[in-house]
Amino acid sequence: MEALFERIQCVAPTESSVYINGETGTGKELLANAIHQLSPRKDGPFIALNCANLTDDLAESQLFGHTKGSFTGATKDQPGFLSQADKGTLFLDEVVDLSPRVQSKLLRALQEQTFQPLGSTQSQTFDTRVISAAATPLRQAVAEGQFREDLFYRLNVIPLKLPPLRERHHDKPLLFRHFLSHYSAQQRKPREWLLSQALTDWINSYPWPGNIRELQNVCAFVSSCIPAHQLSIDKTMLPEDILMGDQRIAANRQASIGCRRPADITRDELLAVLQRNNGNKAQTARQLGISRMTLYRLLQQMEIDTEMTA
Ligand SMILES: Nc1ncnc2c1ncn2[C@@H]1O[C@H](COP(=O)(O)OP(=O)(O)OP(=O)(O)O)[C@@H](O)[C@H]1O
Repeated sequence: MEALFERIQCVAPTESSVYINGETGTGKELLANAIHQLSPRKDGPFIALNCANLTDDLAESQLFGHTKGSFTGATKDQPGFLSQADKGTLFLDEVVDLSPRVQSKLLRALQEQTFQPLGSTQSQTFDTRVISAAATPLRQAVAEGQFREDLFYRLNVIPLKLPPLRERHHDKPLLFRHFLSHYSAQQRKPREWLLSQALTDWINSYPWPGNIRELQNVCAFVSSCIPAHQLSIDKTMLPEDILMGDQRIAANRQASIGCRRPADITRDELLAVLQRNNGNKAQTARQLGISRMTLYRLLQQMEIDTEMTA
């Protein structure tokens, strides 16, 4: 992440288009805003438009604006985001979802620095930096025929990649503490917590499919559940659906262990599990995911004296 922060220091002052690729909740909009704040345009507006699930008419109207009477319900002239973000930055989230028709209009607008609002014959100029983003790498969207190649070259001048939270090992505990402290302060609760080892391990190993947004929600939940004077937090305070998901993962892990072939079990492993269970064969077999009969056979083959391991 440090390399990324260094990169945006260099990228921000330029006028180049930036494309941010990252899963949902990784902080694409936050990063786009940071680039805007570090740019000479910082005193201008930062406007975000989510391009997912927009009909063509709505996308065009949002981008380029419309005049009164240009379609049913257009009761007044409405400027589009391209001109509302004049002297500032327009952030187009999920840009790959724009239809070919809207992509071609956007391309023309960016090439000519002018556009016509819906229902108007008058061209408008604009001075807006475009930062766009999506969960798909833009080059891949082009290869799959979903995105125009010429627009790709306009938008992808500086490509940035935001890694998913599960790969940001250093950030996970820091962000957890940051959000916990943030929400606790809001509720006038203590801001420094002792996190149990089980909770810390869970924070580090959970895959965080919703990325930072999910982590933020978990912290909001946990902080709302902690009694005002409690100073330590354990895994049991996590939301129930997450704990149940965790149990499912554990059950799957157990099931996959259950599928192990006895031939994969080494003598050292068997000895370690046996010792951990004080020689208890039923428990050892269960933990190794094999039947008791198989355990007896392995003990015999490996010439292990169970009396010695008890
Ligand atoms: N580094 C960070 N530090 C603190 N908060 C962060 C950080 N990155 C993201 N967030 C927070 O996580 C949430 C999700 O961020 P953001 O909306 O920027 O993600 P996104 O990738 O644009 O999501 P989506 O693709 O779903 O729109 C926001 O509440 C944001 O403030």
